[in-house]
Amino acid sequence: MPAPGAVLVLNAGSSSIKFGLFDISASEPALLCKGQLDEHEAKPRLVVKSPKGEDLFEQQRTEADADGDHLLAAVLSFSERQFGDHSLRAVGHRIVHGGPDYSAPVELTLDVHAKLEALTPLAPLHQPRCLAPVRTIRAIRPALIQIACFDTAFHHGLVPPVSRFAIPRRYEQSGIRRYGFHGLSFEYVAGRLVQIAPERAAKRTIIAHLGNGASLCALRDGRSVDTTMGLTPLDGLVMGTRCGTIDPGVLLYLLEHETMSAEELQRLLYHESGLLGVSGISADMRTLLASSEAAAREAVDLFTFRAAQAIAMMATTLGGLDGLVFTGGIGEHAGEIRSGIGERLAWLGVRIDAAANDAARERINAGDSAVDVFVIPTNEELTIARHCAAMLRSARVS
Ligand SMILES: Nc1ncnc2c1ncn2[C@@H]1O[C@H](COP(=O)(O)OP(=O)(O)O)[C@@H](O)[C@H]1O
Ligand SMILES: CC(=O)OP(=O)(O)O
Ligand SMILES: [Mg+2]
Repeated sequence: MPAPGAVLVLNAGSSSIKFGLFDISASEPALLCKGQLDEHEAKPRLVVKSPKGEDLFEQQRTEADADGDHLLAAVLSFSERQFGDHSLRAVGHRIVHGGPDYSAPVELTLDVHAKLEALTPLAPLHQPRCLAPVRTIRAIRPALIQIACFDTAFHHGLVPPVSRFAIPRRYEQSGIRRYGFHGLSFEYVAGRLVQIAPERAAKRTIIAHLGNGASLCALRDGRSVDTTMGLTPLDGLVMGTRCGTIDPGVLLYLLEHETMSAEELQRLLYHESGLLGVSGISADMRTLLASSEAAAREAVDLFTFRAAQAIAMMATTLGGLDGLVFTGGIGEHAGEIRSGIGERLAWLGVRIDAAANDAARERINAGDSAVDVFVIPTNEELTIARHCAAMLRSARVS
């Protein structure tokens, strides 16, 4: 039975909070409006748009609203005012870390909330940003059901050796293992790939989610068998402000010889490294691609090199490569990055068609490519809406 009404979806990423309001009365959720709470602009503001991108509503954050709570309340009351005939059934949240316990969406009870809060050290950049709106909404709409959908859940089936670190085994028993992230994006893209190229569904595919955070997922039979992020969303590729894979000896050196505190080191690795740290100019790929500075070119080159290197590593897990998919802000929009990665993977048989790539078509491989290459815009919000609708339908909520 379809569940009538709507769900509000909040997607708190490292550089923005995106949201979407979905009508869930049909079997596939339909977007009613979407928007962004932009905190990194000089004047933080809330922008709400129609599914076609027309402006519906805008509100600046005031001085008094340091934590953005009023903007969140404004999203709720706008949703209720504008779409009052779709009663709000639940709020679905992207929660970055689900730890070892959560392999599927779960209702955000106080007990679950406390368990997720305890995972903050494993995703210090994200977990507090994901959980803050849960608390705010509980305070202003205590009866509203809230549901957590996890970035880690799609990778829950990872097994050794992929999930294992080469440290003494007792640490693995206490949960120190590779989890992987961006799972809601990978789940959406894997689903789209089945629709676009059903013959590809069972093949060896790598999805490159290249956004402000970036990671790869190796897919076999539509399931994650490897990914570049680990215990935390710090591992793997070069990111906007995160370093990705690094010799752990560097960290020991900084702690001991530069007498850095753990807190300073965390700041360095999460906020001051990656594209920003290497370029000294910006964490934003658009700015770097437009810059003529040598340091900007070098940061872009490191990003491309490391992405290609990691794709080859994922291909080893898969025992070859049949499909490569680009998604995320950079993967969807930066043709220069896609072609740069493709050139470095020519030895694997990757050939990208320049015209298709410039136009960001759905399929961008050349006719003689041994690997099918796709650009598939991600939709984490829709994945969350689907999970919420399924939970409400099956009455897996109180
Ligand atoms: N047209 C574009 N060309 C190049 N890079 C782009 C373009 N549009 C967005 N990006 C880049 O995408 C990144 C943000 O990705 P996104 O997936 O939106 O981030 P988040 O991880 O916050 O969800 C930024 O580095 C931004 O510069
Ligand atoms: C997990 C992660 O890195 O997320 P984002 O890309 O939103 O920063
Ligand atoms: Mg993101």
